[in-house]
Amino acid sequence: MSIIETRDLVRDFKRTRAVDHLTLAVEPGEAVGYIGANGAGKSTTIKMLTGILKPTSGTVRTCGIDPMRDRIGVARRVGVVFGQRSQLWWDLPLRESFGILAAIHRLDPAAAAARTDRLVEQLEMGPQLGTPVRSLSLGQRMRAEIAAALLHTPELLILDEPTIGLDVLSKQRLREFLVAERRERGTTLLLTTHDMGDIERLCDRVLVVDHGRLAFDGTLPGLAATVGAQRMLVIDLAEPSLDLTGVPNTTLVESESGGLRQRLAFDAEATTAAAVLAHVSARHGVRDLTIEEPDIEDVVRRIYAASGRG
Ligand SMILES: Nc1ncnc2c1ncn2[C@@H]1O[C@H](COP(=O)(O)OP(=O)(O)OP(=O)(O)O)[C@@H](O)[C@H]1O
Repeated sequence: MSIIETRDLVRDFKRTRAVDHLTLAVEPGEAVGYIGANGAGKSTTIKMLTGILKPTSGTVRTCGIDPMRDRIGVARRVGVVFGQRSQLWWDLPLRESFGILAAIHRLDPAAAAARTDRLVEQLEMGPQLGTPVRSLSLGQRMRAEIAAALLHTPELLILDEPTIGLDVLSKQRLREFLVAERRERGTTLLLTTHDMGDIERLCDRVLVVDHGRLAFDGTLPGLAATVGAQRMLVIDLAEPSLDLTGVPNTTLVESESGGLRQRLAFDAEATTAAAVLAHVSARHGVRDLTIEEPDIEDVVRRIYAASGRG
C-alpha cells in the first residue's frame, strides 16, 4: 500500500485552481522532494494530505486513510512541520510543550520520556528544554518543531520548508538528523523546499509541480539528466591569471578581479570537482575553492520549459 496516494486531486479557490488533477503515489520508506515555483500548489497539496483542506474533487489517501473522514487517524500516523507555523506553545518552556503533545497523542509516559530524551539528545536541544519557545532562535525552534512532530514516531514526516531562513550550520545539522532518523526508523519523508541542498542531501525522488499539475516525477539523477547536470566551481587563485579555458569538461562562466576569481561550470556526469581542481592546481596556485549549489528556481524553470510550459 502506498503511504500517500492522490488521484485526480483538484482544489479550487475563488479564482484559482491551486491543485489541478494531481495523481501521485509515495511508497513507504521513500524520501520525496516536492518542489515548484511560488504558488505552484505545494502547500495546498500538503493541507489536503493532512485533512486541513477539503479537496474540490478527486481522492486522497494518507497511510490508507481519507484525511477528511479521519483527520485524527492521520494525525496519529503522520508528523507535520510547517516552517511558518508553530505547533508549540509560545510562552511555555519547550519541555512542557513536549509533555502536552505526548498527552495529546496519549503516549505511554515511559515511552514518551524515552522518545523525548532520544530526540532531545539527537537534536542537541538539552540546553533549551527550559526555554520558552518564543525565546528560541529560528534554528532551535525548527529543531524543536521537528522533535515535536516525531514524538509519536509517525510513519510519515511531512516538512514544509524545513530549512527556510536557517544558517548553513543549522541546515546541515537538521539534514544530518533527518538522514539518521530515516536510516534508523525507515520514516517516509515528504518535503517542500526552495533549497536544492535539501533535495540533494535528503531525497531520492523529486516531484515538480507546476500550476497544480505534476511536471516531473523521477530520481535526482533523472532530474539532472532533464535539466543538465551542470555544477559551478568558484576558484580563487593565488595570482591574477588568464581565463581558465581548456579545463576538460568545464565551461568558463565568469572571470573577476583580473582572473583572481573564476567560475567554471562543470558537467557532474562527466567529471568531478576533484578532477577539475587537480587540473587547475597543477598549473596555478589555488587559494580557495567553493562549489555553488544549483539554484532551485532555475532547476524548476528548466523543468517547466522541458515539460512544455516555459
Ligand atoms: N486560502 C486561499 N485562498 C485563496 N487562494 C489561495 C489560498 N491558498 C492558496 N491559494 C492560491 O493557490 C495557489 C497555490 O498556493 P500554494 O500556497 O499551495 O502554493 P505553494 O506552491 O505552496 O507556494 P509557495 O512556494 O509560495 O509556498 C496560489 O495561486 C495561491 O495564491
